[in-house]
Amino acid sequence: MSAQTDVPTARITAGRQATVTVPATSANLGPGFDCMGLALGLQDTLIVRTVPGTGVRVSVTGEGAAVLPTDASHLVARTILDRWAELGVEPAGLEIEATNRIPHGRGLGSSAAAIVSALAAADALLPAEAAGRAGGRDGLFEAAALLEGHPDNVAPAVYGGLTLSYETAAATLIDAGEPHRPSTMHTVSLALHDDVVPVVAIPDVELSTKAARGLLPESVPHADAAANAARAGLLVTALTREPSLLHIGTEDFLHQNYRFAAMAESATLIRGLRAQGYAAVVSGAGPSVLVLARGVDEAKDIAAAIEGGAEEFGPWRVEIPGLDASGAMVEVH
Ligand SMILES: Nc1ncnc2c1ncn2[C@@H]1O[C@H](COP(=O)(O)OP(=O)(O)OP(=O)(O)O)[C@@H](O)[C@H]1O
Ligand SMILES: N[C@@H](CCO)C(=O)O
Repeated sequence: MSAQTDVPTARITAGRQATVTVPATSANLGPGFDCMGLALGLQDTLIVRTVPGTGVRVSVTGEGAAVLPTDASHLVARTILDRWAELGVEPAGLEIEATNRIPHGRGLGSSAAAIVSALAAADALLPAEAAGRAGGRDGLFEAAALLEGHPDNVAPAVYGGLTLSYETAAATLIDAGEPHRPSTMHTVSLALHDDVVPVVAIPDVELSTKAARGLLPESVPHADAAANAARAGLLVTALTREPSLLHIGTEDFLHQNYRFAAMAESATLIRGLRAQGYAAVVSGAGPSVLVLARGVDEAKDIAAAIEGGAEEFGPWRVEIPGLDASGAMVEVH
């Protein structure tokens, strides 16, 4: 008990384990900058064990194993400890095993997956008396979106499937004398048309989201904003009801052209595929390329066109990863 307030101190119990899987995600989908996202069938797995004391040990297998830290400065460890501190819970020591399949810095939502998996584990390991403070799946989404800075990757990482997210202005409501911060991050799930099949082309080079965002202008011409609004509306129709509109509905006026200077090979591949009638876009902040195929046969044709066009397009790792409909999955032992 705290002597001053008589509020029981909530503590993380040692000897528990959470296993979390979180999917890769492709954000933007062309004109849906910072709002549209799709969960892909490629997942990271995280095992978090609580141990006595306050030490932190991280082991990483797969993507990033050679470069990521193995102490409390690891993004997953930091996020878990910050989450417990924010929720007013005393931490236990941590043993973290990360199995990373999502390539880093390629526009496939690796940082969103790391943040979501960390928060999902942190929330799942809360003691019963503090569990209500986390806000369930929606609380996890909002916390992750605020950490990531934009909601388009974390929404499909949390909820799975196709998502359309938006942010509302922060405001402070006074509710019965208690300051109350209303949610500012929101998302709606959309039913993806069965014929839409994602194809992903992944290059061997990284580009950080921070660097790619640094290439964007402060403002865009009004005509570009208007054109983008029309394409974003078409994109929702194309993805949910009318895949024949995918090519025109994936035209973007807000970010890709500004970023192509930092990803010339992606620009060449996207232009080449679009000229063949395929709905190719920059995946997230790049440099991977996402192509939204109409059916499995077209997806295979696209994969063959990229692999067979190595002389024109350069070498790409091509995947048809399928979709992830579940989002973040957690098991606690
Ligand atoms: N599983 C992970 N564990 C620890 N750190 C990670 C993990 N995944 C990503 N990171 C950190 O995030 C960085 C990549 O994040 P960044 O936002 O630049 O790209 P991305 O998330 O892969 O792409 P995008 O946001 O465009 O989809 C990595 O270089 C690494 O520092
Ligand atoms: N909407 C984000 C996705 C990458 O995190 C961007 O394009 O910068």
